[in-house]
Amino acid sequence: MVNWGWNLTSEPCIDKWVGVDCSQSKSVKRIVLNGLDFIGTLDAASVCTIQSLAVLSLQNSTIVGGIPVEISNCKHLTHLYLSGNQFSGNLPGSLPQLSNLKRLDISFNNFSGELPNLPRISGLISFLAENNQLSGQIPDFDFSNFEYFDVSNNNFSGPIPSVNGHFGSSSFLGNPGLCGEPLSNTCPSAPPQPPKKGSKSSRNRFLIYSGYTILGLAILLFLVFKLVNRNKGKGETTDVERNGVAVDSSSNKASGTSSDLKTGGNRSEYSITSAESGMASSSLVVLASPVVKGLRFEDLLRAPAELLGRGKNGSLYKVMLDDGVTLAVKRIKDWGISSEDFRRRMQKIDLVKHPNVLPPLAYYSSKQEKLLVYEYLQNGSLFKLLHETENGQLFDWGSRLNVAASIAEALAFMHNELGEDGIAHGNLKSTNILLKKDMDPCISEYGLMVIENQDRSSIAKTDSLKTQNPNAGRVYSTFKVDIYAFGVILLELLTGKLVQNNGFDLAKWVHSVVSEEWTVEVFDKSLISEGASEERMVNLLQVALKCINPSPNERPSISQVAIMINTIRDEEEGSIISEGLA
Ligand SMILES: Nc1ncnc2c1ncn2[C@@H]1O[C@H](COP(=O)(O)OP(=O)(O)OP(=O)(O)O)[C@@H](O)[C@H]1O
Repeated sequence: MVNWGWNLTSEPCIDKWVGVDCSQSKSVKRIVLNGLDFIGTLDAASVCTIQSLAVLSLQNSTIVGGIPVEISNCKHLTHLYLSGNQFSGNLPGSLPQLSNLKRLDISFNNFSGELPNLPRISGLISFLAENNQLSGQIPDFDFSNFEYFDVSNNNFSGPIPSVNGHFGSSSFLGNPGLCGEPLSNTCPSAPPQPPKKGSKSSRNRFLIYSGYTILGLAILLFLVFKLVNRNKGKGETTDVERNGVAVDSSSNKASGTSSDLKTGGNRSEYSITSAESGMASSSLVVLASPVVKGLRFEDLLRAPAELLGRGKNGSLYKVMLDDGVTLAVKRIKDWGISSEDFRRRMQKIDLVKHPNVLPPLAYYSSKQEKLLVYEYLQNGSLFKLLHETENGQLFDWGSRLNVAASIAEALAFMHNELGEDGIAHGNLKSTNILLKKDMDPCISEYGLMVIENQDRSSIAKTDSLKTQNPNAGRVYSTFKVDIYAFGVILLELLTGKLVQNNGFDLAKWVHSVVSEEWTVEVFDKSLISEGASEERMVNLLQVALKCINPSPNERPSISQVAIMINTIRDEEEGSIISEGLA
């Protein structure tokens, strides 16, 4: 008889429990127990006390019951394989909280009910759910991200979300209520629904319209109040104006904590100069976005604002709107770009969408200043994750590699789409990599930097001298500046060290250590103790060194960088799977 070793008085890694794989630091990485005729239920509450678990594979047994909600405690899970059992019931609503999940296989079970919001897991590349009794509509997956997708032989109904040729009909067959591409039956067009008299929805609509009317009246009153105040107060200084002047960034003197700088009582600093024209409300261009539908300049002026930072590029405010939406508003003063060029630039950027790039929601331009409105992302930045929280310790190698790959891909997409227009990011750094709800990285402030700082512009100038067309030269260089900056982010991920002086200090230090052949000394200690693959860390370091080549022309394109990083990531995944299944 096999001795499983699964004895609660022993240590799974030290005492080598069967089916358990551990990292060098003796934390459990994989549990693989396939085809073992287990009978019983999945006790996720216990299993997921293992915080480091990346792979859980329990295929082809007789496990019954549901997937418990506690599965979301397995925060580092990348692979969940449960096919060929007798699982039943709904998938837990907590499943999408597994933000690191890449592969989910629940095929050949008896799961029923609707799918939870799985598209929220942005890194999911394989979803196999064939041969269950799942029902409802298929959520709006981005199929371009998927390697495998199969929901055949279930009870799904309604239109299939746009597949764009990524999967054929075999992934969807056997669901009698499904319609549309890639199946051959077209979806019937829905007849318009007449509004029901006295129904809940018309009551709601009434409330919404009354809300709008009250809001409209409030704005009108506010404007009248402003006009009256302006006329009355010529030659007089109001409290708000005094506050504004006191922290006016043109003096560049104000500094301190964000709460020190809360401005004008409930009003924001930028309102002081931005409201200089009575045309203000018509100058705010709101781009198509459900987040700030109908946003008005007045809304921004009225809302409480908190200064988050004052970078070389301008100031950033957190602005809380009445309806609970929180925005990040970047105020750039004296940007040497005409309003027309700025508008054109913003429109071009607005046309290019990538899930890992934060789109501008609205913008405003006057001669003296430009405002850019973004969604406020609560989870902070890559900088904070790496350097300002305890989480830097928990930010494991797999997650860092994913962040690197996602940013490289997003940047490659933006460079490709905006290459002809010469719009690069221009100010890429870890404070400009924000984390979405699912901790997926998101590049912010794309295209906001036209004038580089001294060090970087010297690179740009050297480059432009080499080409016939100085404009083309400058444009080209800004893209190469992005590559350098991306290389510095890779170094930050690998070393866990702070970046100063635009990364030149970190680059110098890394070069000095590597040239002494002490390469391992370079890496973040938490990566070493986690047992991250030294070979793959060195491979990523080599990509970083290519990116920070002092000669811009020698640096690879970001598409080449993305391919190199994806190869490393594939190797990492391959090793997790093969070690796990060995
Ligand atoms: N949309 C956003 N949501 C949440 N936090 C944000 C957002 N945009 C920026 N931040 C954070 O606010 C802080 C201040 O941002 P700011 O852009 O002023 O800083 P910076 O990136 O260092 O400067 P600059 O971009 O001007 O060089 C940073 O920590 C940044 O990560």
